[in-house]
Amino acid sequence: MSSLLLQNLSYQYDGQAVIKNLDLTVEQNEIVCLLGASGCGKTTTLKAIAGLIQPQQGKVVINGQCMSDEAQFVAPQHRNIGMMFQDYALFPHLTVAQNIAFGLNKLDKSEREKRVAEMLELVHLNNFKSRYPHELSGGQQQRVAIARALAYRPNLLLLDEPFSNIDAQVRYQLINDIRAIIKDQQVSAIFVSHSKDEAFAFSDKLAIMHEGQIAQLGCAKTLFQQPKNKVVAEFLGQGIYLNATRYNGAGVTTDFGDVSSMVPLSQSQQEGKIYVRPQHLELINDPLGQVSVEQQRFVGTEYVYRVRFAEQLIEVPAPADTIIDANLPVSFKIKSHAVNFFSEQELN
Ligand SMILES: Nc1ncnc2c1ncn2[C@@H]1O[C@H](COP(=O)(O)OP(=O)(O)OP(=O)(O)O)[C@@H](O)[C@H]1O
Repeated sequence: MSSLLLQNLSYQYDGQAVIKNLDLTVEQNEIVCLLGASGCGKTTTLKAIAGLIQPQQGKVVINGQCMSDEAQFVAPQHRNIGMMFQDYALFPHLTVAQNIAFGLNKLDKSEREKRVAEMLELVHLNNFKSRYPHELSGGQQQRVAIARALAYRPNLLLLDEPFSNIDAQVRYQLINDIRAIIKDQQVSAIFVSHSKDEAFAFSDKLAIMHEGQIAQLGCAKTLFQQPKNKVVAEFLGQGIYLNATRYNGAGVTTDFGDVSSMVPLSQSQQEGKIYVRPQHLELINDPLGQVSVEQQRFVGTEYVYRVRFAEQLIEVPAPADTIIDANLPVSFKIKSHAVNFFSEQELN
């Protein structure tokens, strides 16, 4: 049984479609990140799961139990969901221990105290249990928020941009810690983020969202190596499109030579374009080259060249000992990699 199933979900604000026939499955104990550009519908999807809004169409099923469809709607407080938001929403007048105990009023006193002690232990805040939120750092407040969200053993945890208020220096340590806490508690989680780096570090799978739909769900490596469409490929990072003809299942011919692919090409059309990322390009001096250097900068360990080819701009790294004359034409050498090959139809 999956932990969460969203089926054909649609939601409109004042007649404006924001979620459009969205499907998503989250398996047990999985952390999935909803990742996408601002306004693509991530928070609205989270609200539909939580029951804070009622979708006009489709189904929300949590742990096999239907929470919302045409016939029924289970109120948020009866969905057994833990939530954590970017401002943590801690109660300022309650201590750390009281904040964690807040959702445990169904337990008797001794059980409640036992669970609070377990959670304090889990988030390493035993020595802070009598402090108030304003006496804690951002990271400590976040640990309280996660402890409170997990204390009543939710079926599902929803996290909306939980790391956006945390200093960059400690962010990745916290991401690691919170991930370990969630894994320890064996709870499934959906996490909303703008940041690819955060998503890679925190989640098991990424759901790339675009215009109210899931463009692709998968682990980071699969999305990079086999993006289903140009939206996913481009969202994951800059690249350049080059004309290509496939020569068999495993490679393409381009104006810059043949490229063998480390994964089977995703579709069977003969002609198309490949999307090549900077790290798979090498710049070489070539008097007949069609690539021009627009800018060159040294960034400490390497150079970065801003180059133009066929009206497309891309920044290509090159080792510090590279000797490229920025006034002369250059060409690309394409390294063997997992080639993203798209037919013309897919690109239009
Ligand atoms: N209460 C509302 N009333 C009307 N429109 C809304 C409301 N809330 C959100 N929207 C619109 O719905 C769309 C999706 O919003 P949503 O907050 O889900 O996006 P998001 O992907 O979470 O964006 P961000 O990354 O910027 O937080 C946006 O165009 C937004 O302007």
